Amino acid sequence: MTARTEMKPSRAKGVAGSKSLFDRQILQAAIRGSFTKLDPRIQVKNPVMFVVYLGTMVTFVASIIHSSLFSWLVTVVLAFTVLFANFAEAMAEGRGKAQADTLRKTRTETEARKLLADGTTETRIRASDLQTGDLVVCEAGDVIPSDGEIVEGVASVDESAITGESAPVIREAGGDRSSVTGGTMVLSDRIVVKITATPGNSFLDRMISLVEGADRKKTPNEIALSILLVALTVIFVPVVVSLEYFAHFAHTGVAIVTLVALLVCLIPTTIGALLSAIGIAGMDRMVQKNVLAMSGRAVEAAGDVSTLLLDKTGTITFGNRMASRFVSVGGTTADELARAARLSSLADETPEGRSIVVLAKNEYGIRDTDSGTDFEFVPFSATTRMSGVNFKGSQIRKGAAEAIKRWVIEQGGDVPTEVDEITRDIANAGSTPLVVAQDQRVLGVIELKDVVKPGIKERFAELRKMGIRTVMITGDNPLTAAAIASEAGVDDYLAEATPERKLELIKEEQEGGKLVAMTGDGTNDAPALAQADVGVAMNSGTVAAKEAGNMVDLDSSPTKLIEIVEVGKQLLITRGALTTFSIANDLAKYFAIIPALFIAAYPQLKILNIMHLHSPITAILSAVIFNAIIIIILIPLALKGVKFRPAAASEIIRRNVFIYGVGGVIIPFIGIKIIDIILTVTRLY
Ligand SMILES: Nc1ncnc2c1ncn2[C@@H]1O[C@H](COP(=O)(O)OP(=O)(O)OP(=O)(O)O)[C@@H](O)[C@H]1O
Ligand SMILES: [K+]
Ligand SMILES: [Mg+2]
Repeated sequence: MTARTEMKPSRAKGVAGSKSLFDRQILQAAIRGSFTKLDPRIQVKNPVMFVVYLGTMVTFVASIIHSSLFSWLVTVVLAFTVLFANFAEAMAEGRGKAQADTLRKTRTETEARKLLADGTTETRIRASDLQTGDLVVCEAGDVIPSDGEIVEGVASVDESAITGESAPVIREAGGDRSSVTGGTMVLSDRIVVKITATPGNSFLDRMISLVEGADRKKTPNEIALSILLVALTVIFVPVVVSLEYFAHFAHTGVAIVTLVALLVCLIPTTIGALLSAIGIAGMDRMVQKNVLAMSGRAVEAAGDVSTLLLDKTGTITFGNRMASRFVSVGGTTADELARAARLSSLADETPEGRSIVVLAKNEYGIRDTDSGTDFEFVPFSATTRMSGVNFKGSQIRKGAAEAIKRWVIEQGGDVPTEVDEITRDIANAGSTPLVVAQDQRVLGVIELKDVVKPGIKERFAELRKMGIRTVMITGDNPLTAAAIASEAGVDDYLAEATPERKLELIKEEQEGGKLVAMTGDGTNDAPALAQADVGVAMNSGTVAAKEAGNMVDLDSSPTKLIEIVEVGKQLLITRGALTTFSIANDLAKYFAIIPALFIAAYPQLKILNIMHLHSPITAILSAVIFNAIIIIILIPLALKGVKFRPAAASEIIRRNVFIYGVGGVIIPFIGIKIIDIILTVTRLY
């Protein structure tokens, strides 16, 4: 069994299947949502639209007092403006809500086979009664009752309930693929899982509230933009009120309805109506890529990252480093080396450790159980870079060459020069050398083979085009690192990185406000994942890694970060484009309304009436109608995002400011004119 099943092409399909953007059920729910969102407690959260909301009430009251077709029409159009904004947000939320419903069905009540303290007796309890630290047994056909870490065994697991992907994945104790998710199903073998989730707070629970947008908060960028929009709104209120005075001087008596219409046209309603939909849709596009972003802030940061850090083993390479060869040194025989390597790996649950036991058995037929009570195993740690066993007064260690050499010298031994040659040759080939020593003596070297994932070089080239630097970080030696780095085509690499060093590197890269993204799967990646602005943990990784990051990639694909960056950039570009459009757009409405208001008093203003609108009344009506309709027209763009292709950010911004800025000025002129013609030919006015 290999881990290679986990490398799959990215799909458009998302969590628990996907629905089209304009699914009928979603549409119906969104229409309902447009009305339920009329609750003032919801409206007040969007200041720009709240002004329209209050404006509608004012014109409504005005229409009752001085009823006219004009005032009623304005009231209706303004009401629709508010409803359209609600509809945009409800549409954006729709797909997530539908997905949450599907996931809820997955969270059926399952039974857990809990292991009692003696370690062998099982009792059946409800999955919802499981506590953190409980041990449960799962065999072929069992649904894993809650999230946890495998402490014993290896199994193939069907994660389709969560990832929507039917190919089984391998989960095993010890390595960086040890975590399992509640709701997924064991297909073969038997594992013992230590529960890590507290009741009601499992991955599935969190995933449901996430796709549903239950606790969506405004991101810092969104807040900043909202403040700008509020400022633009606040500026126009006194402008419009002071017009009343001008109007008195001019003896035209501008009706309150007209003033409200003018205000609504001048404030940035287009972006005000679409802003939250754009943010929700960005999160949703992540989900469609099978990425769960824990915050909108992380999605935005992804659009701005300048450096991408990837760990080597499991991310750039397949990660199931397998012992492929024993090379003995000095007077040691190959058999002796294999025996010692095996002994030191008997309790080593990492993929490396297990593969050593397998190689010793397959190549040297060593299978006797050297069991005894005086075995003391030393587990692998990323800091010591070695593992081993103490028994019968003797010590065996295996690990990174530098670490073992230092250890042998500390024991008072010395290192034969051929060790350096052998490790260098292995490392230059991109494999990892593990040196084996017993007390003062180096016995030999184990070659661990690992393969660079195909297609990775091309993806890194794409990232470079977007101006993003890729850096590989690894605990491995510099030679292996260099060999893999050049094969994978990263821009830079850091070898012999301890967890502390990884963390430092991120902090260095972040200096000067640069944003750093990082993917990782191991417990030793956790501190770095937490420090990174975008920390993507692989779903296959350890629980610690998943808790530390702010995104989880359900596909555990190392190149997913490229798509994450694209979604982030698309979010920022879409928001920027529609903001530009919205503000440019208001300019045109200004030209439609101002001349209309004062033309009676100041006929000279006729020159401003460049649109040649039929009458002041049709001018104002056309402007408010356009103002409402443009929201509906832009909803698909807000939800799908502006088209994006890899290019430098500055180029993209220049192009979009041009398109949406110029478009934002021209389109309303045309739109308002057309509506004016329609109002005129239908003889409404
Ligand atoms: N089970 C093990 N026993 C002894 N030494 C090991 C074992 N696994 C790995 N090593 C050694 O320790 C080094 C550091 O391992 P670590 O997991 O920190 O990084 P890595 O897996 O090489 O790289 P990455 O950070 O990309 O995952 C390895 O390069 C290897 O030399
Ligand atoms: K407006
Ligand atoms: Mg590792």
